[in-house]
Amino acid sequence: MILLGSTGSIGVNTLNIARKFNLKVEVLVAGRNIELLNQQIKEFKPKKVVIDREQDVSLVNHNNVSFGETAILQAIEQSKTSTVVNALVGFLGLKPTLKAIECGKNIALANKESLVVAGKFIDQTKLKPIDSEHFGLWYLLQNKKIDSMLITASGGSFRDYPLEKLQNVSIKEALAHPNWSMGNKITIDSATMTNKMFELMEAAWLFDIRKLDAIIETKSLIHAFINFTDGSTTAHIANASMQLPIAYAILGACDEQILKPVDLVEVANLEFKKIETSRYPIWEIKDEILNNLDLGVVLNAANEVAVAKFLNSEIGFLDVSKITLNAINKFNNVKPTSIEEIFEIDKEVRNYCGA
Ligand SMILES: NC(=O)C1=CN([C@@H]2O[C@H](COP(=O)(O)OP(=O)(O)OC[C@H]3O[C@@H](n4cnc5c(N)ncnc54)[C@H](OP(=O)(O)O)[C@@H]3O)[C@@H](O)[C@H]2O)C=CC1
Ligand SMILES: CC(=O)[C@@H](O)[C@H](O)COP(=O)(O)O
Ligand SMILES: [Mn+2]
Repeated sequence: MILLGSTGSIGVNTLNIARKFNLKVEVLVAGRNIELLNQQIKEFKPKKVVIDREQDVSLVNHNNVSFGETAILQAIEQSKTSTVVNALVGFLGLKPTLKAIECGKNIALANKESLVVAGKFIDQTKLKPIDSEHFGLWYLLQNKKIDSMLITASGGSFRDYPLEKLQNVSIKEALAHPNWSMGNKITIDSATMTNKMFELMEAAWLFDIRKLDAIIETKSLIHAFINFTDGSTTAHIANASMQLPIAYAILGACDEQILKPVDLVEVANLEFKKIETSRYPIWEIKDEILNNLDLGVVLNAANEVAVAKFLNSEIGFLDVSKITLNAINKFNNVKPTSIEEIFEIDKEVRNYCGA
């Protein structure tokens, strides 16, 4: 496989699956965590390595190292391997997804931003999502008439925090997710509920359905529900680990045990809550977004700028949602008709948001 984002949370979990199933790793792509990358090179012996910055090349223990976005695209083009795992974070992941499609590769897609911003230009024929909720929905699909789909949210770092203190929370507090160990950007997206908005859009593209919603399930043990027209509901239950979705996205099917099953007696009880706009202002635009998926590129660009500013101590936590809502308000007429326009709109929104 080609693994993009090997040093991140999904990347490391992907290598755990590669180790367990003896899968070949031909290319490793990472950013700036060269220490971890060198450990991965030692164990998985890739033929090629790509990193973010030229200045780090000499620190990498490999004789075939290149750097930068173009090198990532070249590595995909030149490799004979048929599977690309895209675990890059943010808009940066879009071009590699498009390149992998162009090259006819199978794509295990963790980079949900690719679908959020450009779902209508992405050929899904060879694409499998790596996202716990969408894996859950896929797992539950049966030959029965579906009424609606429901995914769960943990509620993020501030689920139980006093509302009046939200503006002054620290970065450290915002990065303390209650249930999942993930990269910084998605952890903030989870705290603002933007991650769930992304996931509704992701589900809309993947399953071609608009009757979609999300609720909070505080333990992240149930990931998805399907409501059937006959009035029955099925739920996907699994412990909170990305290894199961990753294994299925890469292997297609899997009968070996990947996770310990959930012990319901030990769990004892589950708690469900509504997603309130007072705590998660972004939820005000849920219907607008689901009725107009073209807004994904706006939502994503504004959110990436805002999250970066928050993580750089330039703005407060509540300002993240304010910036994204303001951008949606300003750019609510976008109608991209080509992938090139996606890149143009992304740039324009970033400028507007003060990137
Ligand atoms: N973590 C999770 O459980 C889940 C994640 N996702 C999605 O998966 C994607 C990855 O998330 P996650 O693993 O948490 O993110 P992380 O931040 O943990 O990892 C991101 C990876 O991308 C690499 N990277 C960043 N910038 C560059 C660059 N310019 N060039 C090359 N590599 C780069 C990082 O390298 P380095 O660290 O070396 O700088 C790292 O390997 C996101 O789209 C997220 O929304 C979806 C569902 C669950
Ligand atoms: C593990 C995974 O799939 C994440 O996308 C997760 O859903 C994030 O947690 P939240 O439910 O808090 O957004
Ligand atoms: Mn998810």
